Amino acid sequence: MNTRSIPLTAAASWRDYYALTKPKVVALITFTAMVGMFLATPEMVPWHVLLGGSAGIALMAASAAAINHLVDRRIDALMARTQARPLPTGHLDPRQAALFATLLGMTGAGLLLLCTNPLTTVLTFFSLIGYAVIYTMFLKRATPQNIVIGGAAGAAPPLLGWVAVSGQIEPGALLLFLIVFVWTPPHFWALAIHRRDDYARAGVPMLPVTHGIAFTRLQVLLYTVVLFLVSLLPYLTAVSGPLYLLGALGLGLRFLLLAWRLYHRRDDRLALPVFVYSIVYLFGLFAVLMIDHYLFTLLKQLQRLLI
Ligand code: HEM
Ligand SMILES: CC(C)=CCC/C(C)=C/CC/C(C)=C/COP(=O)(O)OP(=O)(O)O
Repeated sequence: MNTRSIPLTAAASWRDYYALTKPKVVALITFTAMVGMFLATPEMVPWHVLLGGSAGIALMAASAAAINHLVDRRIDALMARTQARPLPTGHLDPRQAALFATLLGMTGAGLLLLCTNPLTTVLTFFSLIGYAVIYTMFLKRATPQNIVIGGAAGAAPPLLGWVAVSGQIEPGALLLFLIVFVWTPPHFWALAIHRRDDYARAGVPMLPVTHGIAFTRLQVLLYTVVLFLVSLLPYLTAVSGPLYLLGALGLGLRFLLLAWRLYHRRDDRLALPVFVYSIVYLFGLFAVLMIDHYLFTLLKQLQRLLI
C-alpha cells in the first residue's frame, strides 16, 4: 500500500478547496465591487443586486483563482511561497480543482444573470478569462509587463459592481477601475522584490528578475506617484467630497513615504512593508470612498430640503 495515500486523502478537506479560492484576495475584490455598487447610485442599492451581485462576482473571482492554481501547479511547486498549496502538495488533484472551478464559475454567472444584468455577467466573465487565461496562461510566462496588462482583470470589480447597479459603463466606474489598475504594479512589484529568488528559480519573468531590483524599486515609486495623483480624481471630478480628499491624501502620503524609503534606502527589507501597506491602502481608500459617498449624499439631500 502506498504510505503517502493515507495522509493525502485525509488532508483533502474543505480547507484545500477554500485555499484554491485565494479567500483574502477575493474578499478585497468583493469589497471594491460593493463600493462600486454604492457609488453608482445616491439611493440604497437594491438588496438582490447587493447580495446576489457581490456573491456572483466573488464566486467568479474565486473560480478564476482556482483556475490559476490549476494552471500554475508546476511553477507553484518550485516557489517557497506557493509550494504548500493544495495542488503542488497533492492534497487535491487537477480534476477536483477543475470541477470545483467550473462549479464556482457557473454558480457565479447564474447568480449574476439572475440578480444583475447581462452586461455585468459578460464583463465579469471577461475578467475571469483575463486573469485565469490571458494573465496566468500567457502573460505571466511571457513578459515582465504581465501584471500591468493582467491588472485590468483585478481592477474590473469596482466597475462590475457599478454596472450591476447602473446597467451601463459610466465615467465614475472607469475612475474606480483606473485607481485599482494603477495600484496593482506597486502592490505586486513590492512583493516581487521580496520574492525575487522564488520567481528566478521558477523561471517566471517578473520585473525584478528581468530588469533588476533597482529598476523595480524605481517603478514602484513612479507608479505610487501616479496612483497618488489618480486617487485625487474622484474629488476633482466631484464623484466624491472633501472627506474622501482627506482620506486619499493621508493614505496616499503614507504610501509615497514607504515607496520613497524603499527607493532611496535601497534596503530590500523595506519591500514587504510596501506590499502589506498596499493592501491596507486599497481597503482604506475604498472604505473612505463609501463613507464619503453616504455623507456627501446626505448633505446634498439636507441642502435640497433647506433651500
Ligand atoms: C495582476 C494583479 C495582481 C497580482 C499579480 C497580485 C499578486 C499578488 C500576490 C503574488 C500575492 C501574494 C499571495 C501570497 O501571499 O501567497 C498577493 C496578495 C494579495 N493581494 Fe494581490 N495581486 C493582484 C491584484 C490584486 C487585487 C486586484 C486585489 C484586491 C482588490 C489584491 C489583493 C490582495 C490581497 C488582499 C493579498 C493578501 C492575501 C493573503 O495575505 O493571503 N491583489 N497579490
Ligand atoms: C471578477 C473577476 C473574475 C476577477 C478575477 C480577478 C482575480 C481573482 C485577480 C487576482 C489577482 C491575483 C491574486 C493575481 C496573482 O496571481 P499570481 O499567479 O501572479 O500569484 P500567485 O503566485 O500567488 O498565484
